[in-house]
Amino acid sequence: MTPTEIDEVTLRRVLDSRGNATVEADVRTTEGFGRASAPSGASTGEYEAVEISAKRAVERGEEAGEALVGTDAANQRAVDETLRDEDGTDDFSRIGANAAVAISMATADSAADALGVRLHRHLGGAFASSTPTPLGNVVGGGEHADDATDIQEFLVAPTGAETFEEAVFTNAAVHAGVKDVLDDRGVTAGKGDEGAWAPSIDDPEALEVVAEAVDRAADVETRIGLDVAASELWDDDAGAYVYGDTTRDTEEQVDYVESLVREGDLIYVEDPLREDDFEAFARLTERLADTDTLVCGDDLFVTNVERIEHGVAQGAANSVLIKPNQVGTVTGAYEAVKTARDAGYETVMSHRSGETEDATIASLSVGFGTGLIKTGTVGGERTAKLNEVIRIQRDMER
Ligand SMILES: O=C(O)[C@@H](CO)OP(=O)(O)O
Ligand SMILES: [Mg+2]
Repeated sequence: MTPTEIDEVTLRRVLDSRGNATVEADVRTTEGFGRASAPSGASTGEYEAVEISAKRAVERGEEAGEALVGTDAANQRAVDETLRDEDGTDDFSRIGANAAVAISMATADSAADALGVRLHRHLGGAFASSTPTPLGNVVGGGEHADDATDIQEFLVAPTGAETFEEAVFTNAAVHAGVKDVLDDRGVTAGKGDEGAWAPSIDDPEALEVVAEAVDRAADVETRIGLDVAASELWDDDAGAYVYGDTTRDTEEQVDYVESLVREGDLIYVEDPLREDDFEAFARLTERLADTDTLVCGDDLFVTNVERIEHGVAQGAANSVLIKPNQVGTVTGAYEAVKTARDAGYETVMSHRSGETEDATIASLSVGFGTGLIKTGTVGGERTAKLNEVIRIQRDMER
């Protein structure tokens, strides 16, 4: 009997940050215990693994969990293969990507516990030694808030910060700074799903506000990024991206994003084009080749090795967003990171707009060595991840 042999897998419904039901999994091994829960997207990519109702995911996930009893939780690849076999589809639509990712992450957690090592160390080994740069969402709209910006996320990245801790406090200061700038302009704002301010202003003004907040509140060099979430703006009938009264065809969209990047000296632009347009992604990436801007694919790649390989072959984007629940397993997320990295693409570990207090992505980010982590700025379900990376960083310094 090994300390990491799985005894029991239990699932339950718990609340997520939007008040929706999501799935939490507990995995008990001979000498360990692990727990994880599934996040949930609002602007989901068409090619993501499929989330099913939490109730059904609990039932079917528990059945699938029975097949894991007696197997070794430390053998993540074998565990995730068993989950795939039990599911029997290629998109987890039977047991649910939500059940799969919760079980997969809880298994890793239980193995680390049984082995007496931290999760990032269990996953990344002796070379898991760097912390990511946090991308903090400070203004947002799109699918994450009504009557706010068309672009989904206005992000900040403290590229001049020396430590992760300094970086997250910088992001928090900019988030507070945005509120001050909005107050000065007489603009009221609630918060969107990810804790970013959701004012009813247009995208150019939002960029101005964030730039001003950075000037006022950041003590270290801090650059701005965007998640355009362009698939949500695309209108098939119009054959164009629709921003309020303005429409842009694909060529105009490429020009527009290029101008935003150059004028704002942006460090990051995610999903600037719709999820099927690898070709336009490649054109924009080429146009920005003289900059240090990360052109990132989220809905484009959906953490899927085949789609990443397809993009690499065409030169589409130069970085990949990694969302474990888009692929359904820890192994799948690892393979996506590896495929991206082998091609020279940067990687960004990411939360979803619907989250729980689960902090697993913090350990996945450090364990897999992603260059960045996108996980919000404020709010308990966001700070859970940020604070966990701070703890890991402090542990590494000891
Ligand atoms: O588009 C995104 O990158 C995510 C997270 O910010 O949003 P959602 O989880 O709604 O897909
Ligand atoms: Mg996105």
